Amino acid sequence: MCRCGFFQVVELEKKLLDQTQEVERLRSELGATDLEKQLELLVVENQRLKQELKSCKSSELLNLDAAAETCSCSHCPHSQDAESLRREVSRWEGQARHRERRLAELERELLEKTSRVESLRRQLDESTRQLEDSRRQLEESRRRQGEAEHKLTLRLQECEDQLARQAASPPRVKYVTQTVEVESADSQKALAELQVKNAGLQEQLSVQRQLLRELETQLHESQRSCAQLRTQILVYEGEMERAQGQLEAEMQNLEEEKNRVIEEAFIRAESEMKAVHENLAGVRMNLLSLQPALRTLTSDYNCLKRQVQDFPFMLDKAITEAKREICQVISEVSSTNQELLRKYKREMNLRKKCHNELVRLKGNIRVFCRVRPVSQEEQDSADSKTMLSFDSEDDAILYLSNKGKTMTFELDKVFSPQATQEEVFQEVQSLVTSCIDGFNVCIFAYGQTGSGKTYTMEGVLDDPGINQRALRLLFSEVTEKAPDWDYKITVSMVEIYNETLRNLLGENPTDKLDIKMNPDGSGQLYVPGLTEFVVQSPEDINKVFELGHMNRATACTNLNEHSSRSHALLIITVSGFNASTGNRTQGKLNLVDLAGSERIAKSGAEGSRLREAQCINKSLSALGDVINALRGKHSHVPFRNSRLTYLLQDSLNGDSKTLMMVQVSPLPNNMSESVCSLKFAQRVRSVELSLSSSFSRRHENSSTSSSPTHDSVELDSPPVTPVPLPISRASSAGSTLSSASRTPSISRRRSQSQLSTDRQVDRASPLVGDGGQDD
Ligand SMILES: Nc1ncnc2c1ncn2[C@@H]1O[C@H](COP(=O)(O)OP(=O)(O)OP(=O)(O)O)[C@@H](O)[C@H]1O
Repeated sequence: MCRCGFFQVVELEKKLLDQTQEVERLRSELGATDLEKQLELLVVENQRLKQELKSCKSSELLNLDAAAETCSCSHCPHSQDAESLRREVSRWEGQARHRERRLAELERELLEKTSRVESLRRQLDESTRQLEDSRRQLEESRRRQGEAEHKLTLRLQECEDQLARQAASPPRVKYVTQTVEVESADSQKALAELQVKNAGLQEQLSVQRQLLRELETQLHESQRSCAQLRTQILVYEGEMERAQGQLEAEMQNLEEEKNRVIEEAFIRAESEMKAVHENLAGVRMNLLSLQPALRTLTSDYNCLKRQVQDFPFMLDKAITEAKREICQVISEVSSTNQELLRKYKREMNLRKKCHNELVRLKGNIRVFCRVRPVSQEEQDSADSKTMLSFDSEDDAILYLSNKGKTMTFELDKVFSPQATQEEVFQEVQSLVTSCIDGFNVCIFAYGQTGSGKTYTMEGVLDDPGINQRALRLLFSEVTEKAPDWDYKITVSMVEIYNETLRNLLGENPTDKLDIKMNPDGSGQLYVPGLTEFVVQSPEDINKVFELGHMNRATACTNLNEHSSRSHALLIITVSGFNASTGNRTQGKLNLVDLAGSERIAKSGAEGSRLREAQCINKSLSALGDVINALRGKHSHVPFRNSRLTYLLQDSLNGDSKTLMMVQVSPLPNNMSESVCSLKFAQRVRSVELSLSSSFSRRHENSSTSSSPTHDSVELDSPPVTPVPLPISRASSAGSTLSSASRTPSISRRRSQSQLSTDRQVDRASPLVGDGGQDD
């Protein structure tokens, strides 16, 4: 049994030795496999290539850089090649850095695996040490067992010898006993001694036997511990085998992994090296091909260097030359500019003159007539038969049948009831735009109450009249001129009621306003306290109109009635400044919705209504007188006879343009008022405003004013001239148009001045105060 355990221990030792040798072999293999050698070779080769690349780069690129620096001119033919080479080299550098990183990774992996192998080796050492300890313990126990066995064997031998000796002695004792019996007391004493000795031996024998039993127990114990140790050894062996199996498997895996990684790295490195070699070959080729380019560059550089040396002198010369040329060109351009500016100014003046002439040819005072349509309610009533008819060939003729007679009225334009607001405005817009050029313009809506004055001037919400359309047109025109001209458009709204001026855009519309001469000596009139709104967009226009309406409504109890008995004025001032020419213009557009022109006798008014009617008639009569005086080129024009004419003084005077829109009702009931209105219109039409004063007088650089040189006069005490009412003094019938004068309007307007003279001679339609017959 003990021998068997010993053999096992020996066998284990042998296995351990084999394992150690195997581990050593693996370790040595791990240090120098073929793949590792290849890898090392690759690393060395890579290092060498890197060195070579670096040296190439440092030498050739330094040359190139130097060449590029010296020939850094943008037009150098080889700078692009050098640049592309530099880019390629930097790309290779990047690749080399990438490969270095990859190698470092592989080295790291290798280190990790080596450390794992190291730890396995340490585990193996530990197992070996444990096995050694077990072996030593086993040897110790075996030695002790041997000693104990030896001792026991010796003791057993001794005991057996003694027993043998004892066995051999009994006959002698028997003999002694017999001797004692037979022989002497000495013998008996010796016998007793021998018996004692025998008893001692017996005792010793039992002690030896006891010892033997103990030794046998110890032997059993030793055998048992030996069996335990053997079991333990078996367990250790199993563990060893398992550990060895694991170690082998691990080693195998590691080996495979290492080989695979190294192989992969090798393949990659090989392909990369191949690519690097190819690139390097390409670089070498490029470098070779660049050599002549470099030589050319060097010669170019030398050439350029010489040029650069000469450059300051040449530059100075060129700069002087260029300066001289630029000065020449500048002076040429500036003279051309001056010439162009002069031409531009001349053209502008010409254009204005042409426009003015056009307007003048159309007539400085134009009279249009608009016949309003019969409303639905009026159509239902019995008295709806219209007495007015139109000439299909001439849009300036209106026929009126009254009491069996047909009267013919010739005006500048007659709008039938079907005429739209847009059509009406089309005819008016040339006057509106002339205000941008610095002319003063007046557009009056004249006619009896309910004839459509407000409709024509203000219009309705979805179909606005002249007021809103004019402002919108002015906006679009000044916007078109915006790059050259800077325009400002201001708006005021005034009401004249019972010869009292009210500010419709002011905070307190019931306050009375005054008209005064401007203290700046310009001779212009102005209204202190009159609110002027600067309008910058079409949206502002709506706000202004809303405010005006609101204020007009708050100042009276019945707006409809009130509006019939008051004049409403929308005053638009357009001021322009041309920064390039320094020219300034200022034109005024007065859009007047006059009070109803019906006669007092017919209205049968009394008290306040009578005063209202008198005031209206007074102002309308004053308007007629002013136009009459202007036509007759009278030295005195009675502007101050009414607030209306006084306020509009500078817009009626001189080269101002006036449009009278006579509104007529088509109903037979209103026929007599219609006749009066049309007669008044015809008389006004025969007036031509003086052209003696030029429009340029209103330009800022003019020294005189277009307004008459009246001193500041308060209208509270106007010069009372007995002015007959225009209507009451109107002729009883309109002139009957001769066949010659009933030509279409276009041909007639072409010979406007001739016709004007004809009219004055042929027609009995003089203006108010000009000898006309009373109604
Ligand atoms: N051309 C037209 N087309 C359609 N309706 C019109 C036209 N002219 C006038 N009207 C209508 O006739 C009526 C009277 O017109 P409006 O109020 O303009 O007259 P008016 O002369 O201004 O009167 P007042 O002197 O009382 O202010 C209104 O209802 C208006 O809408």
